[in-house]
Amino acid sequence: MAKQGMLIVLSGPSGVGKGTVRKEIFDSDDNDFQYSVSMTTRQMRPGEVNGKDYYFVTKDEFEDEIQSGGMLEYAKYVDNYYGTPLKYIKQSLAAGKDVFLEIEVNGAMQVREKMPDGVFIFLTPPDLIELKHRIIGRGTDDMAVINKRMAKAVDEIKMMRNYDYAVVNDEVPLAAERIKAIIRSERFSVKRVMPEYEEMLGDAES
Ligand SMILES: Nc1ncnc2c1ncn2[C@@H]1O[C@H](COP(=O)(O)OP(=O)(O)OP(=O)(O)O)[C@@H](O)[C@H]1O
Ligand SMILES: Nc1nc2c(ncn2[C@@H]2O[C@H](COP(=O)(O)O)[C@@H](O)[C@H]2O)c(=O)[nH]1
Repeated sequence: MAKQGMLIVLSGPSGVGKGTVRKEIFDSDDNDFQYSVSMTTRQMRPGEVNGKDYYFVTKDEFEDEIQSGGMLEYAKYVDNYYGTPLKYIKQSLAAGKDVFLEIEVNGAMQVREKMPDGVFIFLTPPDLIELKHRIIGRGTDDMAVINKRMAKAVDEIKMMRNYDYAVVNDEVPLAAERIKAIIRSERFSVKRVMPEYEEMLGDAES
């Protein structure tokens, strides 16, 4: 039977650079993660591709998925639903593939409840002023949406303590390297490579 894959969850406030850093990681020659494409009810932005950036669905379609148990997690974020389809995650992990999720904090905490063996990484901006510059600079949201996203960011940053790791996104290549180093180290941790040792050590301590 294939060894179960590892789940990596990257979250952090909107505009911090999760997508940019994730692309930097996925563009690496040695990348072998599977990206979990989320489902959302928000409008598609210019340049986005259905099935690659998101599965863009209606509110009714999203609510049907929730009802039928098809979501690993979901959250309402600034007037829209966002969520992680469960089937792809289950299939990939069962096939021994490592899966990468890029989601907001409420969803990440739902995943943590259901899959505590995952690796939970919080990406943080150098400061809130820089965060606002990044959201404005991206040019995808009007000022009302930007203000709603910034208002959420303060509470989201307070959630950092509930993650296994916090990484500052000051420069994209540096942030990507830090995350890759965390994942390398987690991949070869005793608890993943020799789970029976972990149990023995646990017994010895108690
Ligand atoms: N380290 C960085 N320095 C300067 N600009 C950055 C950095 N990282 C990302 N950016 C820029 O910040 C903007 C937001 O980045 P990105 O869309 O990747 O954020 P995000 O966290 O994925 O946002 P969302 O959660 O809303 O999807 C983009 O214009 C991106 O080019
Ligand atoms: N809980 C979830 N959050 C998600 C998911 N996919 C994306 N997101 C997060 O939503 C906000 C807004 O995204 P945007 O594309 O409209 O800028 C951002 O923090 C994303 O990371 C998901 O499946 N579940």
